Amino acid sequence: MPKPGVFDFINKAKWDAWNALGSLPKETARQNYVDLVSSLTSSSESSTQVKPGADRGQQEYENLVVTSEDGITKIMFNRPTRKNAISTQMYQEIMLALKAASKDDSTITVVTGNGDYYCSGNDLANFTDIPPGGVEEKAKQSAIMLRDFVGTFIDFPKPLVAVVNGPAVGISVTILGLFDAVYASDRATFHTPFSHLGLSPEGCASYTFPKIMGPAKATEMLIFGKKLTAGEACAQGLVTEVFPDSTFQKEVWTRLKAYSKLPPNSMRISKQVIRNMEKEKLHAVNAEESSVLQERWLSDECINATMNFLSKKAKL
Ligand SMILES: CCCC/C=C/CC(=O)SCCNC(=O)CCNC(=O)[C@H](O)C(C)(C)COP(=O)(O)OP(=O)(O)OC[C@H]1O[C@@H](n2cnc3c(N)ncnc32)[C@H](O)[C@@H]1OP(=O)(O)O
Repeated sequence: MPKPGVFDFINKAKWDAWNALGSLPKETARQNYVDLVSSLTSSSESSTQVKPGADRGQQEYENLVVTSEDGITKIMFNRPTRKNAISTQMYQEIMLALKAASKDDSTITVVTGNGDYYCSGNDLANFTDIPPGGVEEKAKQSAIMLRDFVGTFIDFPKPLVAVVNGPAVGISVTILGLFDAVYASDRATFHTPFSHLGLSPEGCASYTFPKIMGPAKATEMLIFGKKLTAGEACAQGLVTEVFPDSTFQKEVWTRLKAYSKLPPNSMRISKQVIRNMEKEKLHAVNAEESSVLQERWLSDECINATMNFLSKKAKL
């Protein structure tokens, strides 16, 4: 069949997966599939990793590893060679994973990163993939995707915890204001270089950051692009607690496993009580930020900064 268009993410991923098999005979493909499913059903019942091809009614992910164990669904960014930069497909996958986690039987959902980075933010190559409608159409589609992406965090119904294993940049920092707890390694840093990129804040940070840390500190981060250490981010209320990197994983997961045994309905309802009054406001902020960014993406400031990065002339 002809290759689906770039924005037909699911069919394109399927097409690429089939294409990668080359001239594999149908019978061999069938047998491989049966072997894979058999190996999955015989694996431990308490721990399930979602793998491509698993016939369990679960989603397949190319850029995430999603596991469910001990009442915790863990969504791990998995593009370590790109510092977990969020590609267009990855935005879609994160939304799908969060929607699935909101309905599964876990009590807590955790987001973390694989490798030395938590996440380097938006993949700057996303803007090189221009649809037939041109750059205006691209900016419009990106604004819609951004609004949906951030909206999924605003509406997430269960306790949502970020386990920040390393540096975090851009949108991976701003959405932390929508998490219920943020645990960070002392190796982590928090950086929103929007002005350097000709951009403006997203992820509701224009509202949550001044509220969390006060307008003056929010200005330093969101306008002047000041990079915070984990300790500074904790002092300013963006991070719940910082752990030494050497014991980070052990300490955080021990704690999360204990929290996951708390009554799930009570935790959900407490989150609703804490957050629901703000939801309408957050959706309005999200819509406004996305619409402002739609314009910014077309500005010379933004186009030049993106081209400088992609042509290896600039890094953060
Ligand atoms: C539709 C929604 C839009 C929402 C808008 C969001 C706004 C943001 O998120 S703004 C933030 C955007 N992010 C950045 O500007 C970070 C750019 N990256 C860097 O400055 C550096 O890569 C970084 C400091 C993160 C790491 O530096 P190093 O430790 O020196 O590693 P490398 O630069 O060698 O990285 C390895 C490899 O990954 C590529 N990479 C990393 N981050 C990104 C990214 N965000 N987008 C695209 N590519 C990225 C990097 O280019 C390297 O590639 P190769 O050179 O091909 O190996």
